[in-house]
Amino acid sequence: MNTIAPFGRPMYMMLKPAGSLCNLRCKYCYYLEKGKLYADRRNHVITDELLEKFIKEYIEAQTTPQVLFTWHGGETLMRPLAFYQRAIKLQQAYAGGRQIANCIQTNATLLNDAWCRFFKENNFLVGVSIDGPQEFHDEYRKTATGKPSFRQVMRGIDLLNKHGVEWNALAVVNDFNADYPLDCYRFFKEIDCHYIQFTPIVERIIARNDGLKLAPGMQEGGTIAPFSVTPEQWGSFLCAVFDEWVRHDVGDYFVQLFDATLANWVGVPPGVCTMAKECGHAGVMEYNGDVFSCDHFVYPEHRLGNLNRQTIFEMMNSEKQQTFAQMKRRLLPRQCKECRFLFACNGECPKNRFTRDRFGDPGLNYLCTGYHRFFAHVAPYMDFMKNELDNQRSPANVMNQVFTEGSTP
Ligand SMILES: C[S@@+](CC[C@H](N)C(=O)[O-])C[C@H]1O[C@@H](n2cnc3c(N)ncnc32)[C@H](O)[C@@H]1O
Ligand code: SF4
Ligand code: SF4
Ligand code: SF4
Repeated sequence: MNTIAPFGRPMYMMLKPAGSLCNLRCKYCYYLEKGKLYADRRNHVITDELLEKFIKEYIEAQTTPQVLFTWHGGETLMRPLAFYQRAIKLQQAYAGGRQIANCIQTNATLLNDAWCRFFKENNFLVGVSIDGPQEFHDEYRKTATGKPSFRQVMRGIDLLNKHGVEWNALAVVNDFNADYPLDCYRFFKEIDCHYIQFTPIVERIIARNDGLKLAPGMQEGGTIAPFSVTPEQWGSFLCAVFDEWVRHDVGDYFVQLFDATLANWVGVPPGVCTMAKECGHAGVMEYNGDVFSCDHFVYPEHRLGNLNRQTIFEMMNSEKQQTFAQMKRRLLPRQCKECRFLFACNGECPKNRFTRDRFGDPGLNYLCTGYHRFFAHVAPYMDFMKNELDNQRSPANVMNQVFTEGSTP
């Protein structure tokens, strides 16, 4: 099964068909403020002409028979169903024998029967943002008028289930829910969600002259935003969820970071950019054709060009994008280079790398101590699962084992 943000090679381009427009105002959202980049324009939605150009070129730019479209936002359902129906027709018209797949990320509050029917008929994978049980979700995921959104999200999930639409959950881990790892994880099991992606919230407030308030990664400075998870919280959260998962849920529930960690342990691509050695093969296109290096680097200084003037191939293979892609590995600080878990962590996402390491080198991940604790904690289990896989046995056998930290099976 795909996840919403696999971004293993080859080349991907997320599309923002309604820019940063959204019916919610989640307090921690990194994307809402991107509308300020286009403050002088009125309509922040992609035109029919540009959509057609994108679909045609995106398909042609692929080097594999499969083509994955990722619809993202802002809120993707701020565009009408007719927009996506047209997109499907265009995909079919330009497919040229390739297999087309679609995934869409949504806050799920605007779902109805018609949307779900459409997703089912066209085989969409739907990523639903939900931050755990009601009290955690509603802490930050509110409407423009400050109303909670949990009930609407659950209504949306019920509709997806009713129509048999494939969906998975994206949950951010912030300063609040981070202290309740088991409540969060068990909630997803209770609602029968078998694919879960936990993403840490790490944002900094900084002064910029383009209207944006959140700082880009790899650049020092700014103040940690209060909704961010601390490195200690992140480490504890991951260890607690892992302990439950490794005893009861291996092979049944899939937590993206655990799968990626095992992949790196075994030596196969982790399937998620944050844990890969290099990244930069997943760009993002804004509603007006502007293309950026990554969804978390939508800043003027990381703009690669515009689809009206350059091709997708040119932008994604440009020197600027190659430099971005290599940055993750090239700018690793000494502490990472000497770390025994470098093979598993790879410094994680450059977005979160803005602190100094113990040698004074820049580019250390803010969450380093949390990740280090997590990798040390899971190492014996990962060793065991690797051994099972090496011997053509199921890694799920790990559920019968008991290890203490640092022990080797
Ligand atoms: C920006 S939203 C866009 C799609 C849609 N509106 C939604 O909420 O699913 C994509 C994902 O990013 C997550 N997200 C928002 N702000 C974040 C941040 N500061 N750091 C990490 N993830 C964040 C959201 O919770 C959501 O799962
Ligand atoms: S629903 Fe998505 S785009 Fe909208 S504010 Fe929340 S995280 Fe941001
Ligand atoms: S910067 Fe982070 S999110 Fe963007 S592609 Fe690289 S690892 Fe992935
Ligand atoms: S755990 Fe810390 S030191 Fe080790 S690779 Fe990750 S960020 Fe670098």
